[in-house]
Amino acid sequence: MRNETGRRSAGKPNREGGPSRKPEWSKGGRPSAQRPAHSATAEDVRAGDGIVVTVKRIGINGEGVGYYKRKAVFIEGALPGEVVKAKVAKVEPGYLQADLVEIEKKSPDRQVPPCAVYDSCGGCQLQHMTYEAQLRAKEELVRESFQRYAGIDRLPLRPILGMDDPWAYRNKAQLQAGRGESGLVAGLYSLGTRQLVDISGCAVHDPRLNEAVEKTKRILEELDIPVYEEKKRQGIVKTIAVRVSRRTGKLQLTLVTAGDRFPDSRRFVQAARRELPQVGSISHNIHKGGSPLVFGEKTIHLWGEDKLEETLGELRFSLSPRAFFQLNPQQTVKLYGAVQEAAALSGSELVVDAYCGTGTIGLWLAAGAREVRGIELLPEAVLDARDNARTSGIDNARFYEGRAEELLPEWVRQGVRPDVVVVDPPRTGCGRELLDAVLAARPTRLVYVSCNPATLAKDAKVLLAGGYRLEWAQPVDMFPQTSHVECLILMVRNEM
Ligand SMILES: C[S@@+](CC[C@H](N)C(=O)[O-])C[C@H]1O[C@@H](n2cnc3c(N)ncnc32)[C@H](O)[C@@H]1O
Repeated sequence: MRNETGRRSAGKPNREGGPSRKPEWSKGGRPSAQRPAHSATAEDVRAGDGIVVTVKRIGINGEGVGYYKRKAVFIEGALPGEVVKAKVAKVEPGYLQADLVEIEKKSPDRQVPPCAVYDSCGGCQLQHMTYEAQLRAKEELVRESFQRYAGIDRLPLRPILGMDDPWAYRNKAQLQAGRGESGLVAGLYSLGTRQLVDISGCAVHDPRLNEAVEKTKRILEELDIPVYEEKKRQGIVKTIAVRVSRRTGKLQLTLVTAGDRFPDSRRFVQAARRELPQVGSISHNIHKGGSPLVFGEKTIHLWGEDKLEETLGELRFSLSPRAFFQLNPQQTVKLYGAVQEAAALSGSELVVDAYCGTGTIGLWLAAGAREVRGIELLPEAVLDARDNARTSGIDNARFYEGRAEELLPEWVRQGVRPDVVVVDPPRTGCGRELLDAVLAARPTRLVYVSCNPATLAKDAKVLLAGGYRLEWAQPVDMFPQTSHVECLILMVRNEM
């Protein structure tokens, strides 16, 4: 979600005031006037130094990346092609982190960020860049990751699939609740701080979510239901989560609380039903402790349907509050279309869909396959996947609860030999055990869907060494305005 560099407003001096001493602006090839020329290496740079940097590319967190005396410099808010003055904020052995002070040469790709809280929110990282430039930068990110982590200089990269209208695409809002000066706040923490930024009217949310969050805030205020305050360890509501179905327009509202106690839940449900006519289900999830995950393990259904009905293409899906579902349905259809092309099914194949969530990819492929087997860790998502197969009338797909890195090796030991394996793991990538199991299973095709090009490239390197070749890579822009890139690759087993 947030990068760790701490974003500064594009082109503005940093908001924490100027450096304690006036910076000497030093270009990469020129030593600072304060130090003798012979010591002018990147190792001599100190926090507070002023440097002039030509920005080369966008980094994985959306920062501009340039070089100062051959050391990488990460400058939030700077764009490729720009020459900027920056103040060194952090000196690390392998890189520098600097705050943008002034743009000497501006990129034609720079635009005024449309969102009022872009500067402080941190949910988006690329609103200061035109959409065309964002797409180019994302392609470059994929190319660069494969170069760096897989040693591939000429990646067979297809043009990224972008959106015609790259706004209002998110079908889910997940906002932290807290107290601000003017009352209840629901938003994200400002970068590198515990300062909660209210993001009412978020430009990448479906507007129905913004309305639902505002009304939920009002209800909580009116009923005097306190937000949870971490420092004092008191209060109730931690997070407001709302998902909207594009098919039915219904809302799935979940309040995440810090403990089991939610004494006003009945009054909350009454008010939510009155204020939010589109609400179809209301749940209460309990998240104790400090895990960074949004949801805790226990969900109590308070009112309405226990699942949200959604459609992707011809398929129908039922989603439990905690279950993963792609955030951008319009782009998901393009992504799954590319998966289908990569799988190239003829009707006789056994397909394994590892990390299958609610079974979406497996079910998308089922009509073209002999059999589909999905593996998913989250129990509710497995139940959803089974329901989804039933409601879509699919009888050749089975879904199994477990860790992909344990279940697939077990199946392989039992002699199961999938023809096609699809993996869609979390950002951390596939575990080594899973990759080894794929290599042992020897599927003809491996389709790898990933939201992290770095782990994708690292895992691809293992598969390349194990007898697979990379046929093509297809990036899909699932998260416009952010630095996130979704990408799938097709790997085909070499004939032996
Ligand atoms: C990026 S989502 C992909 C879901 C699905 N393919 C889709 O397109 O909606 C990753 C899924 O992997 C599940 N997961 C995480 N770790 C896992 C593991 N070790 N084994 C199996 N599933 C896992 C998560 O619960 C989540 O549903």
